[in-house]
Amino acid sequence: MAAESGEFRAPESSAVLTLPVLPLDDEVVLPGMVVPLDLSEGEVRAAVEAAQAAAREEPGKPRVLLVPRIDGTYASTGVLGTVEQVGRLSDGDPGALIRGRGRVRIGSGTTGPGAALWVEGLALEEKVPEPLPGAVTELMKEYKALATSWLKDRGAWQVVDRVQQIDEVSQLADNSGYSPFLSTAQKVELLETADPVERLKLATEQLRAHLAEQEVAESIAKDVQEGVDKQQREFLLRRQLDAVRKELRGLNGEGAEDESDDYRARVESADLPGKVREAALKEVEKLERSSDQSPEGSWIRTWLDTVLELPWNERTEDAYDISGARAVLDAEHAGLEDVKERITEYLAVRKRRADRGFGVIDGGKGAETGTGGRRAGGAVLALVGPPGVGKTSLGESVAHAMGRSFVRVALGGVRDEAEIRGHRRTYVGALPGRIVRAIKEAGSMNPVVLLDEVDKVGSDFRGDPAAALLEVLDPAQNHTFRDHYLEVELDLSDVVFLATANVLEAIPEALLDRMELVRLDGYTEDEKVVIARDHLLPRQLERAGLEPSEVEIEEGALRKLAGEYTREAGVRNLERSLSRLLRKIAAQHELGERELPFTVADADLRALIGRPHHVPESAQDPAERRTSVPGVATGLAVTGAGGDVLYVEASLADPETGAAGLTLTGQLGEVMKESAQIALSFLRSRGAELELPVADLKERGVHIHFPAGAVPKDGPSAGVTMTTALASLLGGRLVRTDVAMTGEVSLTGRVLPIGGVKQKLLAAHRAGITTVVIPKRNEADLDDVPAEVLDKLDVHAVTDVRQVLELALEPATDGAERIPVAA
Ligand SMILES: Nc1ncnc2c1ncn2[C@@H]1O[C@H](COP(=O)(O)OP(=O)(O)OP(=O)(O)O)[C@@H](O)[C@H]1O
Repeated sequence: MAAESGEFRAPESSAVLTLPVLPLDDEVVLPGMVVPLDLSEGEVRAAVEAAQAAAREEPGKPRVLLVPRIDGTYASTGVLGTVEQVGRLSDGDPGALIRGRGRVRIGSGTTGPGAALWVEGLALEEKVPEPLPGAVTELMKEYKALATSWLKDRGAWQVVDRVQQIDEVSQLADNSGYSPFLSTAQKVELLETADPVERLKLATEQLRAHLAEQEVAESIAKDVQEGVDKQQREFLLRRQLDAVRKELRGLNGEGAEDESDDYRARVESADLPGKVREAALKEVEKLERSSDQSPEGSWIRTWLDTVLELPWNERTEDAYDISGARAVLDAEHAGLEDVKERITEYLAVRKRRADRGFGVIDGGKGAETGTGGRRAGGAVLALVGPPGVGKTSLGESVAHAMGRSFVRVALGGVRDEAEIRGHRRTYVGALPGRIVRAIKEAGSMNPVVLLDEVDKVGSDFRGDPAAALLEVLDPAQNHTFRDHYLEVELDLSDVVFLATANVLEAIPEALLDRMELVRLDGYTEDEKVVIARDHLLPRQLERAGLEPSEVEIEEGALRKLAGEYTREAGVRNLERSLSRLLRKIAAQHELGERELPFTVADADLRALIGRPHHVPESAQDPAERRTSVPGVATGLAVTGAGGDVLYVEASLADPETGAAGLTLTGQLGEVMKESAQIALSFLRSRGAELELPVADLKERGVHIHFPAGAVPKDGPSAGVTMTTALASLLGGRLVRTDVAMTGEVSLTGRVLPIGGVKQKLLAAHRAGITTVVIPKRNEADLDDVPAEVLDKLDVHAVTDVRQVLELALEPATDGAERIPVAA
């Protein structure tokens, strides 16, 4: 393949040549190549004969122009070829041996002897820089190395030698014309690239690409082969392993099935989604490879157990009979009309959405996956209210009403994200998170899950559980919930989430945004009596092993239990008192001290469970009352336990012994401290109008205290109470015992609206208060207060703190110490 182009090209470079065209169909001859051509081909023969005829006129070998032709189109460049020999080809056909000489740019057509097509062409110069730049030498080396590696693989050692000996750039590049892997188009590209260095670059590129392609193809082929080998080997090894295991079991006298086989069979027969099965089988394989004692084995078994226990394709059928659902709610809870109504609406909306195919409700997979908007029935219902008002048990009723299973997830005190989302499996003692555990416990993929006490999740360095909860509640994300431990996706889109909280303000903002709030503010005494009679008593009788016919409790006794033995918004302590009472009766009966049946009257309570703890302030001996000295006023507040009455005490320090200024105690929050400042400033500026000796405030320190100091308090709603306590102190007038108040006070004495009116009024009523002062702008909230409570309260809606003082302060009693000295 060594070319002899040099001697020929030089004299003719840049010269115009007139030559007969020899078309090459799907074939390319580059300078330096020697090729045999079949003369039985008409066009080939015509060209060779024409060349021979012309050669008779002038010295030298007959010359043709070899031009590649693809799909009938000629390339723009051809190669000058000399006819070296004419004779017979190996198959006996007439043929000619032609040598490619140099590139010729094809020009216009012309005439000549014979039947061939004649053209004029311009012989192209091979311009190689002299001396060769280093980069070109490097390129040549690279080309040679690549060509050698390709040729060696095919055992073409002689060709390797020849290629290594070529020291001319263009010759080396044209050597590629022999490459069987290049397409005709690629070869034409080489032909048409006149610049030798560019051509060599192109040839190197082509060669490199081919080698890379080849490498990939080879590695695929190898992988396929290896895969087959590996499968065979694995099959054999497994057979051997089985044999060894059998042998071992025989030795140990065990007949039990092999454990991993067991897992394999369990996974194979379990009803798992495809991806889960895949993941589980992978783990089974790992288990099979691990030794019985390895800790990894035990992790894998725990994981597999968890996966196998999850109810992947279990779904309960929803009961969508709305009136039936309402009946269930009514049967299980007394009162709570508005709450039940709200829940019924929620269920009805879910049903309608399900009927219209808007949401995944009854197991239909792949319906709505959260493309905007909330799914089925809207947001998560959050039941907010004080302890013991039945939030948890209502959640359970919702599940009964829908015919779904129910699980409660206690979130109180959860600070670690992993509690929700699980620990990674690499973690020692890793467990799935509470959501996964809840689903497992529920035994179906569409239970009602009650997230209890969402207001008590915290966050710290271990991540933010609220963020994980958000993902759980987000319809756009929860169909592919990923637990860190489980690692496979879990579809939570069919789960009905409910939440409970005591304090609205403590629910993390982002979660609150997803929730629709249903408030349970607490019960009136009448409601408590009904709940006790219809729900708590039957349950507690059963627990005490008593028949309903054996013990009856009169309504008066129930009322007393609710009013004097307990003081709470809910009924939890009431239920406890009942249980205590019934236990006592059961014990007495067993000891032969009491005959059954027995009817408990209110007068019996004292003997059975002792004295009541909560006697109303108004029922106390006047001298014992909290408000029996000036400077004490009764306020109303809302705490985590519902509404409550609280007493505000104020005192003035003796100028001789106490420092001036304001002292506040009782674990007050910032807002409450500010509202104490405001109360004081108001009295300083307007006290004189009220005929109060405000000059004293200048020299004497003021101390305001909120008893029950261990409970943190905050909010502006004690403004009126503090102002009243201070005014009572300065004016030496007592505050009426039967009056309680709530409201924010501005610097000018306006009374501004506050929250929690219903809870506060319920609390006032419980505590035996008869007159309540509220801000005028809260009047509308009275609609929420049960009528039986309103009937018993004298409610005054006021706009100015002076009205409060007028209502709440007793007339000054003669002889009373006007300004008591601090205790
Ligand atoms: N309206 C009601 N009718 C019947 N029973 C009720 C009613 N309200 C509460 N109960 C009963 O009172 C008890 C306490 O209720 P539950 O535990 O649901 O309260 P909770 O509001 O969830 O309290 P916490 O905030 O402490 O979790 C339960 O036994 C419940 O059945």
